[in-house]
Amino acid sequence: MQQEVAFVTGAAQGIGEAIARRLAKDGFAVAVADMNTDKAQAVADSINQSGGRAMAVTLDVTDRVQVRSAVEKTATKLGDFNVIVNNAGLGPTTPIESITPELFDKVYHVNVAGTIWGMQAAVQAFRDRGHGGKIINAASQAGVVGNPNLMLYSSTKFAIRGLTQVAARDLAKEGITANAYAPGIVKTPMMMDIAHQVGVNAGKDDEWGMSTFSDGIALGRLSEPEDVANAVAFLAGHDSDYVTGQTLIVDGGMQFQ
Ligand SMILES: NC(=O)C1=CN([C@@H]2O[C@H](COP(=O)(O)OP(=O)(O)OC[C@H]3O[C@@H](n4cnc5c(N)ncnc54)[C@H](O)[C@@H]3O)[C@@H](O)[C@H]2O)C=CC1
Ligand SMILES: CC(=O)C(C)=O
Repeated sequence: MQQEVAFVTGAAQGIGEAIARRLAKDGFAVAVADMNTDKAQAVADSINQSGGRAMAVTLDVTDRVQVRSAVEKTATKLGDFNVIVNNAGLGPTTPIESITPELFDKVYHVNVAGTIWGMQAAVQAFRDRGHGGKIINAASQAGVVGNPNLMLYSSTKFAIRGLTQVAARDLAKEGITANAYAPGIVKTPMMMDIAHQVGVNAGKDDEWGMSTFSDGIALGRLSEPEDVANAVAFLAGHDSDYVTGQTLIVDGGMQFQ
């Protein structure tokens, strides 16, 4: 059987890295796509050394042409194109008074436009190869309930859930599913930055900042990136073939809808 190919953006660290490693373990050939070339290469090398099959691809997800060419390069080198995980995202704290047109453009370009360019390139790659595929987008628990201090970020993640639902309806007839995952509070560089900012704003330290997020977690612990990767593995695999338009919330029980 032909090996399936998964393309993961923001895969040089954090949640994306865990997803790339997990999908490689599950048998996918994986493109580790990120703007940080050195770190992406290190992740791809490490997957290859552990017996998986991976390549690093440099891209800025805000650049539609670069995204398209990264997807094509992946399909050519790895032999097919079956799954895209639009994981790259930015999460700056944005109290309302701090929002400028420049910051708005920056966050919306990465989180929303970057996801749309990824979906667009993937759909073209699926069509060119005459088969369906899976689109998986990074939402957040902050895209289910508005999070304090994260006005720009939270609103982009609400948008991700919306555009995932539209894609699911528009593309179903072509055998393409579209789902999202909504992590809670995950120990990654992004979350450490947010905790640091919250700590600084309150005149406290990073650990205090992080502790403000952990109170409402029913399972009583912060998330590891691998907790999220486990859920994405389900969405990428064939056990989820009849699932589309959904947001899988992986937050340890922070909120129940
Ligand atoms: N860490 C958390 O607690 C949560 C994270 N998420 C979402 O999960 C996703 C991954 O988050 P983390 O791993 O925490 O982030 P992170 O900041 O640790 O890693 C993000 C990766 O994306 C890459 N990246 C950023 N902008 C890019 C661009 N324009 N083009 C290409 N690559 C780019 C970075 O180089 C980095 O390797 C994001 O979409 C985030 O919003 C959602 C909920 C919670
Ligand atoms: C980073 C994030 O998604 C939070 C704090 O909900």
